[in-house]
Amino acid sequence: LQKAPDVRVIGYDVDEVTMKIAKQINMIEYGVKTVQEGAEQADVIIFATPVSITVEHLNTLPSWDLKERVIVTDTGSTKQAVMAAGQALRARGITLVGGHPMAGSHKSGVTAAKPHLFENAYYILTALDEQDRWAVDELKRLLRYTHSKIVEVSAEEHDHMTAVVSHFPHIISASLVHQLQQEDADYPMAKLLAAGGFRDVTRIASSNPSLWRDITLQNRDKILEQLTKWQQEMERVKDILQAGIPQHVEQYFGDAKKLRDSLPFSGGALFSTFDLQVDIPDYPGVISVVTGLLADENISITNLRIVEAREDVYGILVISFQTEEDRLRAQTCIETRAKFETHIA
Ligand SMILES: NC(=O)c1ccc[n+]([C@@H]2O[C@H](COP(=O)([O-])OP(=O)(O)OC[C@H]3O[C@@H](n4cnc5c(N)ncnc54)[C@H](O)[C@@H]3O)[C@@H](O)[C@H]2O)c1
Ligand SMILES: O=C(O)C(=O)C[C@]1(C(=O)O)C=C[C@@H](O)C=C1
Repeated sequence: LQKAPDVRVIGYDVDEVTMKIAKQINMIEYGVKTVQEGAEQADVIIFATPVSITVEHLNTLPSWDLKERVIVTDTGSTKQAVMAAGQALRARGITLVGGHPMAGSHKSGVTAAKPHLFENAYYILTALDEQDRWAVDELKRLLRYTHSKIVEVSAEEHDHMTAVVSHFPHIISASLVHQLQQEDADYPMAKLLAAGGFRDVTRIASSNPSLWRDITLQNRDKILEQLTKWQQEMERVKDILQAGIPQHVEQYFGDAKKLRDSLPFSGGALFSTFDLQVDIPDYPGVISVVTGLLADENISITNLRIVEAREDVYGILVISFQTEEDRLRAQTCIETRAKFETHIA
């Protein structure tokens, strides 16, 4: 566990097996018998429960004997419902700052946790207003050890943006799987042909259904807005296809590729990689010079691409590594041995 030295983690989970494993892997120092028992001992309470359960717990908090300056936070994927509960808590003298680490996967449960899960990921905090600055500052101090990038936005902005980049994509992913299912009676072979493309675009359809039921219901309005925009986008692409003008079809893909290739993905250490940009001179075989040096020093790479062929003689080679350590070793290796300039974005 990545945590401040002065922190002790007490845990509660409704599932006994989860409690046992959490203790075994030292995720928690000790477990308690009820959420109330844990909350009453805590200086900071973190709810990492499904969002509907979090709201239920928040509504119960005022009836518990909490510490006077307790800070309450959560990790939930939606923020407006939680912050509405936070407004009610404020009236009862309890401070809530919403939290959401933008990292994770389709996997669930305590065994899916990783010490470096939040590294490089955005960790969003939503406070009611400036009155809770002290609590935001304290959470930032505690969360520093996750090595995430902490940002603050309003709950409304949060729910809009996560609808765009997280919640609505889950709907599309699930819908593609349903579409495959509808084809199954007439084309049972289709599912056998599903390869990398289908797998990549539907990985998140394997997420926990009840978790996503809660998220989509809490952020239903924002997701429905995105659904309407998606239908408009589908009409646009339908028109392009029906017109059948090759340049327009290519441009549709080209514009999307350009934007997608430029996105600064930051999904945390689970699926994210550590990129190193290398300014390489434009001569044949230059890439194999770089990969050869890295192989010579036993540094594994996970991906390699040219992001930009610039007007001048240089191009930018982006090499991805699994760990920060590999990236730093590679940087030293390339700069000292190949004398190419490198950058970390
Ligand atoms: N999975 C992700 O990628 C991801 C990423 C960021 C945020 N989140 C959010 O974090 C929260 C947790 O998600 P997760 O993926 O860790 O889910 P998870 O299923 O792995 O963990 C949730 C835990 O809550 C426990 N739980 C359920 N009801 C409970 C109750 N009444 N009292 C106590 N514990 C209870 C479950 O037993 C489970 O161990 C959710 O709000 C989710 O929206 C998930
Ligand atoms: O990568 C995945 O499987 C996820 O769904 C992770 C993901 C996301 O959409 O990016 C899902 C929900 C969270 O609130 C944050 C992260």
